[in-house]
Amino acid sequence: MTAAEPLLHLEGLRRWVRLPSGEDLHILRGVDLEVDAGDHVAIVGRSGSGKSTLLNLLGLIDRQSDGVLRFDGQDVHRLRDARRARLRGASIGFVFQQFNLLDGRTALENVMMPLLYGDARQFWHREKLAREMLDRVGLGGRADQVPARLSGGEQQRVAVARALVRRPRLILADEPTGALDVSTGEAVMALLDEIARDSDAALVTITHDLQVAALSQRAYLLDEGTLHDIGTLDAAGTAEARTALAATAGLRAGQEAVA
Ligand SMILES: Nc1ncnc2c1ncn2[C@@H]1O[C@H](COP(=O)(O)OP(=O)(O)OP(=O)(O)O)[C@@H](O)[C@H]1O
Repeated sequence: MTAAEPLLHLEGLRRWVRLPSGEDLHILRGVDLEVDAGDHVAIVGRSGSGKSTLLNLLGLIDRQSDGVLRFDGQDVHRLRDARRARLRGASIGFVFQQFNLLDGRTALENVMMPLLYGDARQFWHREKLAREMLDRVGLGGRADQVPARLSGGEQQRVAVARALVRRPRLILADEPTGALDVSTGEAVMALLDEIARDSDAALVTITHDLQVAALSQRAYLLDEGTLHDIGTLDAAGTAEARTALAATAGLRAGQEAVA
């Protein structure tokens, strides 16, 4: 990466799908975005606005129909599937709403899983690295528990440890607090934000909850297939603005704003 190149560079990114009727559904209609290492960006949008579609492009899971997506200066569209998969495994960590932990495995085994595909150092030291990461999320003492024995907040912290154990440069969090109560969700977000900052990773949070988005440095509204910069939502006194935005954009204002 050159000094001037952000970690993520999206320019005129478009994604459409062919419907059975033969028509094209234009989901993303020209998305521009730059995210630097250490940034925390939130993307909000109503249901069906294209958030998952965008996340799948950022996570190198799908390919854009048109436009540019550079990761670390590299035009990822040009990479073959196997190279994209390697880049994804080494450089991107995912956190999902439903945690997606393996039920029959302990917290430790879940966190060790990505290290099986890591480099030689990660592979050989996988247990030590996974234990360190579980300590980091405050679950060092619960390493041998299976997910069913952990609370929702603890399961999400295991998922955060699993997402971060390979030290990704980009963390993609898709409704990370969606299955948690407000205070547990806030604690998980604070942890995610702190660990991302410590390791200089970029964090992109996709959410329909403006209170979660308020924890980011910059928020964007995905609407009509394009991104609109809505700045920072964290300043005191934004509760009213959040409520108004929530009403117009079909979003959740968050407890504090609607109170
Ligand atoms: N492969 C596909 N074929 C047909 N339609 C699709 C496809 N992928 C997405 N869509 C449609 O595109 C729109 C955007 O979908 P997407 O899942 O990205 O929205 P979203 O903002 O993530 O929604 P939600 O918040 O409800 O998860 C939706 O109307 C969806 O039905």
